Amino acid sequence: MGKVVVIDHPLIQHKLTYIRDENTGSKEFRELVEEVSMLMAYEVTRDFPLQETEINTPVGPAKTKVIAGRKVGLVPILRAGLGMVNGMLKLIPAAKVGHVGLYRDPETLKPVEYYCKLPTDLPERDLIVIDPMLATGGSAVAAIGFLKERGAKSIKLVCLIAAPEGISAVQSAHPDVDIFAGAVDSHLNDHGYIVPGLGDAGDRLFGTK
Ligand SMILES: O=P(O)(O)OC[C@H]1O[C@H](OP(=O)(O)OP(=O)(O)O)[C@H](O)[C@@H]1O
Ligand SMILES: O=c1cc[nH]c(=O)[nH]1
Ligand SMILES: [Mg+2]
Repeated sequence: MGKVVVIDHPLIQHKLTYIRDENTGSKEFRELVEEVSMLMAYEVTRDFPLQETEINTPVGPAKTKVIAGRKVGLVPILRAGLGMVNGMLKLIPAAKVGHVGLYRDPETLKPVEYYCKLPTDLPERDLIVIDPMLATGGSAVAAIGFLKERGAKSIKLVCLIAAPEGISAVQSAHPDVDIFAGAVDSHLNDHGYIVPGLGDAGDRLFGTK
């Protein structure tokens, strides 16, 4: 079973408060999502292996370490996942970015696919699927399924806020996938929104309704 890591760093918890606040407008919301995503990238990459290297500092030779040739792919689930891309790229600038377009049908709550463009060397990459919200889990389960159909072998899922229902859905469909979240909230309401959550992440990022 994949692990669930709640990243409870004070900076993330502090910023999540303002992300959740209904009085936070789109500009500040976008900035905060980017900042939290950057902080989450730090934790998500914690298991990247290092290799020794030798360089010269101005004082003399030094045996030191670099990340061992990892190829990373970020895969935002459109639209809301786009809000997390730049923050993650700040810490993992060489990552390639694939896009999976999904929206959740408001009646059935099932994900509907409308776009998919992924790096061709998917099987060689450590993939990080990003989406601020893990609600029923339908979108994440489908996006991870697309990646696996195309040969992906190493996948992590990163979200700002997860519901217990979404975590269970991902764990049962994709037990090899670790989930990183800033918070795990109480439950879903009758419309499939996370309670207390933050509302509709895509609408808040892009100022739509
Ligand atoms: O876990 P689920 O129940 O599938 O819900 C989560 C999905 O819902 C939201 O996207 P939405 O459908 O609102 O599309 P958007 O990003 O274009 O707003 C969110 O960004 C996730 O992708
Ligand atoms: O709470 C939720 C659930 C799904 N999608 C969102 O943007 N927010
Ligand atoms: Mg939305």
